[in-house]
Amino acid sequence: MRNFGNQVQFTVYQQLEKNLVPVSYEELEARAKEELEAKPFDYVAASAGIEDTARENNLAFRKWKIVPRMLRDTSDRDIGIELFGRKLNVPLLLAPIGVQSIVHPEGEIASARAAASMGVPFIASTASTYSLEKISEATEGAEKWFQLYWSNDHELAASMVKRAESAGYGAIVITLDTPMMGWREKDIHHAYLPFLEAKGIGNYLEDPVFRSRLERSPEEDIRSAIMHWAQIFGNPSLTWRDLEFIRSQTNLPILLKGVLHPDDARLAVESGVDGLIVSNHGGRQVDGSIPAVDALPDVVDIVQGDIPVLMDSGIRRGADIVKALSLGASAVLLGRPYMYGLALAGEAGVRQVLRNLIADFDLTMALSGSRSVDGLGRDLLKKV
Ligand SMILES: Cc1cc2nc3c(=O)[nH]c(=O)nc-3n(C[C@H](O)[C@H](O)[C@H](O)COP(=O)(O)O)c2cc1C
Ligand SMILES: O=C(O)C(=O)c1ccccc1
Repeated sequence: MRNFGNQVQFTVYQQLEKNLVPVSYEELEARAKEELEAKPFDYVAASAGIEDTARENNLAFRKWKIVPRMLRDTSDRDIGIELFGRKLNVPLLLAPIGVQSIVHPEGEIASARAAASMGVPFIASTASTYSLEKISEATEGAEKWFQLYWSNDHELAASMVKRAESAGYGAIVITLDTPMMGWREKDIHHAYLPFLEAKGIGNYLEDPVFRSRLERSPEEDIRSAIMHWAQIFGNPSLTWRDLEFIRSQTNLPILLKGVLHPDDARLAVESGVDGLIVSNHGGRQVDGSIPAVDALPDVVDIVQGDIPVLMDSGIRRGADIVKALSLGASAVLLGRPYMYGLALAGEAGVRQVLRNLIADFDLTMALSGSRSVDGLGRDLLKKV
């Protein structure tokens, strides 16, 4: 897209008058903390254990330094990419985040609409408060992917994938790092789990297989439905061999999210999946695990371009995207920042977060001497 950034930057300055959400990530988080009740805020903001990995995710980005190039004519830029045969305006997607109605009543509908309006694919979570069909209807024609939490009820997992395929989702993201919730001290302290409320499991409640397992419908007996959900949510017994089952259910591209170890990256390629997402779930699972951006280069080296490698966990500013792409990521996923935009101003808030980030990315890329994402490589970085 020609001069996308200049246009975006211009609009950003216009938007500032409205000042819907703070520009800086730190202020965005602080404002969300003021607006939200402690329990939902902590659910979003907090991570596992002493939150070392969450902190390191951000610090690790700062250890990689950009060494900008000069005199390279960056007047005419293109920040678009191609992924699975489709063009994206920006190398950016919205990360799958469950239970979004805990921060805003319009939840995933608002986020997905904001993403669609910016040409950014939305990744709907299995644990969405709105059903995947409702999210799809609200954003007809827009590119979106579905993230699968692979239940220990295989028929339910298959049903989710089939529903996603018929509702027009373009890829399946299987999240591997959360067969159980990590040790999240703030949630335990508050005794708060958002999916112990009806809205928390909205997407499950509309699934025919899920419903067929219940003695009484959720409308009659929501507590039993939630109890059932708690029994079927995760599946820690899965192994690499089980992937064949999902492969047999769909022709959509399949990506694995939560891969950090290079040996797992090799297994993933051998298993025939179509893409990887290097992620530590924003530090919410294994506290002490490697920052995602530090795991990225080794995974990229093992994969050797056979399949695209995406990443998330710690993307806050344009420079983070420049660094991730320079290290070989094809695209990145945005997580918490858009949840804070949603909390503060719904759809318009998410849009402004996106617009700011995209403008920042475009400018940083250009000022580093690159006209397109193809121009970003490891030669642009130095680790200190
Ligand atoms: C509140 C919250 C809920 C999440 N829910 C899901 C989910 O349902 N499925 C999933 O694959 N990842 C989920 N994630 C992880 C994100 O997809 C992503 O990996 C993470 O937010 C990246 O870290 P960052 O937001 O700190 O950049 C969730 C993250 C947060 C903060
Ligand atoms: O909180 C999370 O990180 C997450 O992945 C999740 C899992 C199940 C339901 C809602 C969110």
